[in-house]
Amino acid sequence: MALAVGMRVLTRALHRPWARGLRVAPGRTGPAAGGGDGVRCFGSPRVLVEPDPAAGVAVVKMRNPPVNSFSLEFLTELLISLEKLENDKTFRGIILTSDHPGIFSAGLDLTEMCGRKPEHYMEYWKAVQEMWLRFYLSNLVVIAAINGVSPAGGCLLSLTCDYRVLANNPKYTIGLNETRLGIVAPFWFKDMMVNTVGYRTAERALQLGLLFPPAEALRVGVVDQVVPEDQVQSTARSVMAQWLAIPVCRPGVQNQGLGRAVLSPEALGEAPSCLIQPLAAPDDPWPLDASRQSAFPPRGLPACLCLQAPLFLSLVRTLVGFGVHPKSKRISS
Ligand SMILES: CCCCCCCCC/C=C/C(=O)SCCNC(=O)CCNC(=O)[C@H](O)C(C)(C)COP(=O)(O)OP(=O)(O)OC[C@H]1O[C@@H](n2cnc3c(N)ncnc32)[C@H](O)[C@@H]1OP(=O)(O)O
Repeated sequence: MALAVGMRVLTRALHRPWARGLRVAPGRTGPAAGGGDGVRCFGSPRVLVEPDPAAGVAVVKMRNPPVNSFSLEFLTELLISLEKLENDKTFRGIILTSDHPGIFSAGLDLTEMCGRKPEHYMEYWKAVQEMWLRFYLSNLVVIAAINGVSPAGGCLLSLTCDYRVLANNPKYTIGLNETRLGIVAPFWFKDMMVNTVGYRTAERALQLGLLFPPAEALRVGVVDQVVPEDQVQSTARSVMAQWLAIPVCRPGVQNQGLGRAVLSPEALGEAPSCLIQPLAAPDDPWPLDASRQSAFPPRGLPACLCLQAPLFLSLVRTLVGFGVHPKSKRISS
């Protein structure tokens, strides 16, 4: 059903004038991800897939300018590409990267979260959760080749991957910076970070909304490797080869034992709809004080967000409910 909804959104999106300029002819022939010629690239306007069938690997490039933010259309196309690759027995792994070096992803598309109808928020939030679950639970090995800045949802996406290679450029920061926007990271964002870097580091990182530059990201373990910018792809491919040498390397949550620990049996059984049930309101009223308002939105974001901040924040409280509270110095479990 999700696919049907996705196709509807995709069709709608393709008829928009601004989407046309971006369209990739499906089945375009181009250089293979592995360097050979004549392999057919496929994908959609916002997601380019460069398959290397001989290696069993596909490079998935996000190309949703200007900042690879997670619009509904983009999420839909990304999930369709993932599903296609999962259903094709040729592929055992994907390398997730940006087609726009400098920006891996700016995370959730803030314009999707203001000035829309409640149904839209539900549809959008479901799509975000589905992105998280589908990448996290994919039976493909997923390596993130992080070739740009990766805040908030961009960081979350990379945390769903089995391994993260980050380009060594001081501008390419990564982290869950939601508190800096005056919002609270949903508990499953937080859990992903806790699983990756440990409790205390995650607690501090989320409270302060830290964006780690490469050396720091490596030190705390948000990423697994930092390499010169021109070696991100080749390193990701070497790492992939290591993974694919293991006969059963990502068989799914049931057999892992380790990792995939965020998902409770309940969440697995009912996700994603169970996750969008309104949660109890926090006992603290979390007032919109001046300091939080002035931090929102960050430089360069649409002005409408300033006006919509109260609505946005009340939505956050209703749909997300809790997580790291900037004041209470706790992480909910
Ligand atoms: C319903 C559920 C409720 C519940 C919702 C609960 C959500 C909780 C979890 C939230 C998760 C998130 O991911 S929230 C998203 C957090 N993301 C961020 O904080 C990233 C903010 N962006 C940046 O820091 C920067 O833009 C950055 C990515 C570094 C690129 O910097 P640059 O200088 O290269 O480019 P900029 O000039 O800033 O931006 C270029 C253009 O892209 C736009 N832009 C930038 N980030 C954008 C974004 N996330 N969404 C939309 N548009 C964005 C800018 O407005 C500009 O638009 P024009 O002016 O028109 O050109």
